[in-house]
Amino acid sequence: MNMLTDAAVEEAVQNRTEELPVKMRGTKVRVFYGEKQALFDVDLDVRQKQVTALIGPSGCGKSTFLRCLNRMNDTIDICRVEGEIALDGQDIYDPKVDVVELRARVGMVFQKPNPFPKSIYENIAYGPRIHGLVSSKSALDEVVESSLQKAGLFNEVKDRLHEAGTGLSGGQQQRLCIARAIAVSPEVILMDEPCSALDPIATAKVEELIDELRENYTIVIVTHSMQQAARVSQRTAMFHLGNLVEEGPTDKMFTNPDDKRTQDYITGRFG
Ligand SMILES: Nc1ncnc2c1ncn2[C@@H]1O[C@H](COP(=O)(O)OP(=O)(O)OP(=O)(O)O)[C@@H](O)[C@H]1O
Repeated sequence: MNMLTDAAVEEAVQNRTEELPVKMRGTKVRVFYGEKQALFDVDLDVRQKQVTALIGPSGCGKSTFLRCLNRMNDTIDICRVEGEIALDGQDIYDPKVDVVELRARVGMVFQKPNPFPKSIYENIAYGPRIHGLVSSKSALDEVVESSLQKAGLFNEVKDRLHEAGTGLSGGQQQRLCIARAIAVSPEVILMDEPCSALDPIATAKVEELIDELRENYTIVIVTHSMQQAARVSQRTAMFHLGNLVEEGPTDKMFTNPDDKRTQDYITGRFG
């Protein structure tokens, strides 16, 4: 694995002069739902502190691959995952891995905002509390505030932290869910069509937020919107019928892809 010092990573993030190190690596990933195979030998690297977009027509396996990255597929009884997925070089499917801890390191934001039916404060405080990340009420208050700040939501909710999270607008709820993921200090954030339930203004805010978050987090996003992939990602991976068609810098994927299926998909010929 390509190891760089923090300073070198910082420089590469700023200048994009060299390839960033690999944060997660999928090797020959195969996924089955019962008898049906949904992914075929997918090899895909996710680079540190970049946004990787997963695109492709409906049913091609984008969400399935995303869910492999924090073992969310474990929650689906009939689902079986083969191959290897590594986080910082460590196999996350190793039986010794604590899945709860893994999902704190690799957080997830879903298509439909899903705040807990509790206060805004409690939505954020829950994770740090169960993971034992804070030792006092004041430390917890700080985590809640800084997570909401990082999610660009603090100013909008600071006077009603003890009101229900479900009372917020859809876009605010989605930023609350992002704040909830951030609160446990993840390294990677997975987003499964995070804007599909949002209006254009709320979508723009979440996209802006994703762009800011990539300074500190590695992000993988599934999206049906080509415009969104082009706006927020630095790398794009194209899936088709359970196969990874190609992967590369987003600029290249959208202007000069190697594979005709990518060209056809991004120009709206299928999907
Ligand atoms: N829980 C499940 N049980 C059975 N089959 C499933 C399940 N989830 C997904 N599949 C199947 O796996 C394949 C890939 O689905 P997946 O949801 O990963 O695709 P996708 O590219 O994310 O699609 P979409 O863009 O429509 O969300 C599809 O054929 C789908 O029907």
